[in-house]
Amino acid sequence: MNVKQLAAEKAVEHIEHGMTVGLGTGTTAYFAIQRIAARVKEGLGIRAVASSMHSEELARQLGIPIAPFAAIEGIDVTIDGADEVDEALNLIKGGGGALLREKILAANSAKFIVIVDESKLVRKLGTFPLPVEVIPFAYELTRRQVQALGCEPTLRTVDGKTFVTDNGNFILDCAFPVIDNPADLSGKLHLIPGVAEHGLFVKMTDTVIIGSGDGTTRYL
Ligand SMILES: O=C[C@H](O)[C@H](O)[C@H](O)COP(=O)(O)O
Repeated sequence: MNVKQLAAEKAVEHIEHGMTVGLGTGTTAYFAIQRIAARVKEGLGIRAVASSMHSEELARQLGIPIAPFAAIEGIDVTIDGADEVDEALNLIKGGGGALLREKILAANSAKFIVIVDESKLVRKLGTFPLPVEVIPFAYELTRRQVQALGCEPTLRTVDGKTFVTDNGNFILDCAFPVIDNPADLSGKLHLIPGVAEHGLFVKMTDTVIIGSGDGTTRYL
């Protein structure tokens, strides 16, 4: 079995009848959504909210009940992937551009489970360029302010066109040498007008489930 699928299916074991479930985004979260759908078909009664239009569409197609956000008071468990996980379980997320909605779900979840393969584990964050979501207005100026924090920000494009998030914003992929203090950088980024959100998830993770090539999973 694919290592991402291994981690995803182990995580779905944490979902119980009656729960409100947050659906992540990305190639690892995809396997979790597939497994949740299979359990729903077997009779598991849950409702879900999604961290991207893509995941919501997938969930609907697979028959997972989607709740409007206005109808929920909180989320019992959210299962999502990550681009990097450090030793303190801080994350870089947003490789797929879904970081803002993902962070809202994570922040409102009683339990936030991160599913990865071994390649995502790092001692310190920063090898993966940090995605920073910025509003399009005057984004060149916002880019300069982000750059002044010590990185090289690149406007994300796909097929030669500027990538636009589900929220209508742009993404700056920010190459930092290494991120020694994620909490400090998180605070500094939040102070820049024009930054909608960034992909550092500091002290938000409850559990990391890692799928390994030998067919086993382990927890951090
Ligand atoms: O915006 C995308 C999300 O943060 C993803 O969860 C993250 O990029 C990991 O994706 P994948 O599981 O495809 O490596």
